Formats: sequence, structure tokens, C-alpha cells
Amino acid sequence: MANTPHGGVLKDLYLRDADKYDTLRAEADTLPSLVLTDRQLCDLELILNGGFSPLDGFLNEKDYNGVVENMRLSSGLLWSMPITLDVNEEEIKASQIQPQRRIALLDPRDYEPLAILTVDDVYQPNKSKEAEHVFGADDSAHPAVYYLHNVAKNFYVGGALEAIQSPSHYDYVANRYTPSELRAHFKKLQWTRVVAFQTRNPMHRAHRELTVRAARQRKAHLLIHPVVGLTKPGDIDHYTRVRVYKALMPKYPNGMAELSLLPLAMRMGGPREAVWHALIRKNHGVTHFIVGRDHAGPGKNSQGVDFYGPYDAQDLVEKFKDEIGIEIVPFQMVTYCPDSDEYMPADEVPEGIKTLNISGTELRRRLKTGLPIPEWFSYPEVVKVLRQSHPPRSQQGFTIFFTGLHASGKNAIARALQVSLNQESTRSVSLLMGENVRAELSSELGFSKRDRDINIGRQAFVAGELTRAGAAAIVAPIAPYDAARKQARKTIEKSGGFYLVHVATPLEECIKRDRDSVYEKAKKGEIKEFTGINDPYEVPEDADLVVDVTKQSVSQAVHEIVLLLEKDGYVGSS
Ligand SMILES: Nc1ncnc2c1ncn2[C@@H]1O[C@H](COP(=O)(O)OS(=O)(=O)O)[C@@H](OP(=O)(O)O)[C@H]1O
Repeated sequence: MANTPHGGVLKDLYLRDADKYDTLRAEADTLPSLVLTDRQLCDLELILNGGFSPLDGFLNEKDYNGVVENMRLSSGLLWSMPITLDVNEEEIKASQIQPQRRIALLDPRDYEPLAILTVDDVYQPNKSKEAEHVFGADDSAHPAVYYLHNVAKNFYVGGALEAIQSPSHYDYVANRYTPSELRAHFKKLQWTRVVAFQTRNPMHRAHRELTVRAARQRKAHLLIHPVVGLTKPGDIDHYTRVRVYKALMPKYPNGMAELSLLPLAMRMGGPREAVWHALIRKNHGVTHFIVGRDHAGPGKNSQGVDFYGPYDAQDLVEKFKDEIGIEIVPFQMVTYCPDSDEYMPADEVPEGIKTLNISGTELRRRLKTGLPIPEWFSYPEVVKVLRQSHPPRSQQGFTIFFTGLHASGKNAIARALQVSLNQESTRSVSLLMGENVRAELSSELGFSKRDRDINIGRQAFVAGELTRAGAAAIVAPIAPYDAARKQARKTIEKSGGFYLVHVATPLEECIKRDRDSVYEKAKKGEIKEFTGINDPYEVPEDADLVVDVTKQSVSQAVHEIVLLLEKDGYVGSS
């Protein structure tokens, strides 16, 4: 028998409201609407499918205060995380949000109506108090506290929901189970004791050993239940992680474990989050839940100290275990003992026995540099997936962003660099020359500061996309403004390497080299806003390389760029 939902009844609002679909769908078109944020969308999905039972809407002020202050809803039921619908004043006005009003809640990706909210109240939270009580400190080094103060809007709207439809998913659809579906699945499999494992990271051998030990100890089956909603900023993307989980699943004995993806928006709230996670798993029908060391930990606070103690989460779930109604399986991380070639819980390793581990940082370093990842640590199938998503520098994209005056030689160097890079077979090389860009991408733009900034922004966007796809992008605009260049660096660095090369050939030399006599025309006033003559050029102080064709040949300049790329591993290594 699957576990009883929290509060006794699974609040599957899809099932409850299925008969009213046509009416609710038609009503939604007549109502004021609110477009959900990404976090609200995750929360809504779990309210509608019963994952957050007993909630059947976003918290009103009374429930919110109870949850913040005492981890209790006004019904007295335990609930540790405030699930709130934050709005701003404009939205309150535009959607006429006030008690008794009905509001259609829209999916931010396609504006489909997902639910109708009947407003109970609109209230202004004390965010610092929420931070202190829920997350333990009003410190923006905590990602949820940062979100609270910098992203969440200033008013919360409470009220019950009626379900219209679930948000559409286009990835790993077959692996997404609602609580009702999972309960039916367990029934079909005749699973009565199920231990769930929560994760937001790739899984390796240690996790497989840990979960199998938990299942063995409790004579239970295993549910691998990773979060694919929102996790900690900087985490490995969920596409890669799900590929990893799928590669790992065949390593369990047949019939022992199932994989289901949870569209949860994590808060990294440590102890309170562990209680929340346990309640969510209970709603999914699970009977046992693994809580490890530093469960859902956000890392260090602004003083460099961990927000929570390593066992705070285990302690809090233990304190409320009767009310949570799911058996908690506390777990030490298992560690590898090379002498006996086995994994053991860290606290059971006899003194003097050698252990090995590879930290997340070390793993990222090995992926980045292409260094081997030993088989005792992970499965070759898992490593293959990670390597595909984290190719070594030699397979990553980069952008060489030239800046310099007209006729400085940047075009000649850019063309020569393209030819030189074409010798490598690893990536395609795209050259965005100023004149081509002006003809194809920015044909309506002139040379005002605003137009130049737009022009650079467009090139940065294209170069960023090429870089992300693993190509080498060479751009060669004048790019006279520091702020626009810095913005370009910011845009492109998100996708791969970025190098600013200043072609610093002096103006007098550029004028001498100018075969079309454009500088002459500019001096005579025939061309307006001409860089170097009657428009500024801000010399970069952050160039990764400075070249000057009065001091070096084109081929020497190209060689210096290649040396720069080689130093960082983009060319020349396997
Ligand atoms: N007013 C004015 N100022 C500067 N440059 C001018 C101007 N009018 C036309 N041109 C010619 O336009 C070419 C490309 O300019 P860019 O797109 O690189 O300029 S910017 O980066 O947007 O500032 C640039 O050519 P290249 O330097 O050969 O790329 C200029 O010759």
C-alpha cells in the first residue's frame, strides 16, 4: 500500500476538476490573468497534482504566518515551506486582484491558462522575518533569501485553485509521474515499501551503493526522484543529469529501482527543506526517504560559515518524524576503500583504512581538462554522458573580438586568423566582418552611439550563439565604446571563451593605410561621426591582447592570438 498523503487526502486537483474542464477553460478567457514566473509555475504544478497536499492553493496570510513562525498551517498540519504567489502593485491593479475575484493563471511559455485562482487575500509579507524564520538568516548569500529580496515581488496573493490543465512538458515526458500516476505505478509493480532518493546532482557509484544499502536495510524498492525544476544556481543542467540517471538505472538489479522526475523549485532551505521534501515524497506514495549529510544545503553565508550544520536537516526531520509519517533513512555518504575495492558508509570505515573520493570541484576540473575519471568513482556510461555535456576546451567554442580604428589592420588580421584556424579540424570558423555585418545584420543602423551599441549587441548575440554551438567566431567591428565591449564579453563568456584583441595601430598610420581616403573625407566633414576624427574611440584597458601593425606583421599578430588560445587549451590539445 502506498503511503497516506499528508493530511489524509491526495489533493489531485486535475482529477477533482476534470469534469469542469470546458467551463473553467471558457471562463479563463473572460478573466483578468496573471503570467506566472518560473518558480510559481513549478509550485503551481505541484499544488495542482497533489505533490503539495494538503495545499490546494497559494497560502493566505493566516497560513503563511503559521508556516513562517511555527511550520504549521492554520489547520494545525505540519508544513515547512511558504508556497506563495508574489505579485507587484501594477499586477494587482492590472488584474484587479482583490478578495473574491477570480484570476486566470497563465503559463509564461505559451500563455495557456493552467488554473483559476479565487483570491482569498492580498498581503504584504515581512521578507526579513520570512528569511530569518524559514532560512535561518536574513543573508543574501543564501540563494532563497537573495530571491526573496531581489526577485520575489512585494505582495502575496492567497487563494484556492481550480485546475484547468497541467503545464506542457517536451523533455523526458515518459519519466514524469504525478503523485497519482506514481501511486498507480507502485500498485502495478506491487511495491509496498519504497525508499526515495532526492538529488540535484549527477549520480555516481557512491550514490548507487548508498541507495542500494538503504533499500537492503529497509527491505524496500527504490525510487530515484531527482529534481528537474529549479535547483541551485550553477548546478549541472537537468538535461545532462537525466541522461546520467538513465545511464545509471541499468546498474540496479532488474525490478529494484524506478526513475521519476520531480518538477520542484528548490529553495536550498536545509532543515526546513528536508521536512518539505519528505512530505512531498509521502504525497507521492513513498514510505521511506533518504536524508543525507547537509541535505539541500545552500553552502556558506556572507561570513564564510555554513548556513546549517551537517546534521541539522536529519535532526529536524527526526523531531517531526511521527507527523511527517514517512520513515526517514538517515545516511552518511558512502566512501570508496581502494584496498578492499568496496564502498562503505564513511562512519563505518575502520580507523587506518585508506579511502578515496573525488570532490565535485575535482570532477569538474577533470571534465574540463579531459583528465581520466577512474572507474571506481563512476561508470564509463555516466562519464561518457558528462564528457558529452562538458567537452574539453579543445572542443568548446570561443570568440575573438577585435576592436580598433578603421584601417588599423584588424580586417587583415581577422581574415588571416580565420585561415589559420581553418587548419584545425575541430570546429567551424565564422568571420563577422564589420562591412558584412553592416550590410546584412545592421543595415538600417547609422553611427550614433546608440546605433553603434545596438550593432555591437547584435554581433555579440550572434557570436555568443556560435560560441555556444562550439564554433570559433571572429568579429571585427570598430567597437569604440568600452561599455558595449564589456557587455559583449559578458554575453559571450556565458557560452565559452572570449578574447578581446585591441588592434592599436596609431591613428596617423591608419590614415596612411586608408586606401579609400575615408579619413580625408571625414576631415573635410563629408562623413559625420567618423571614429578617430570627429567621434571618440575609448582605448580598452581590459584587452586580452594588444597588437599593432607598425610593430608586428599580420602573421605575427595571428601567431600571438593562437598562442593565447593554446595557453587556455582551445587549440593544439586533443
Ligand atoms: N561614421 C563612421 N564611423 C566609423 N566607421 C564608419 C563610419 N561611416 C562608415 N564607416 C565604415 O563602417 C565600417 C564598419 O563600422 P563598424 O560597424 O565596425 O562600427 S561600430 O563598431 O558600430 O562603431 C568601418 O569599416 P571597417 O573599419 O573597415 O570595418 C567604416 O569604414
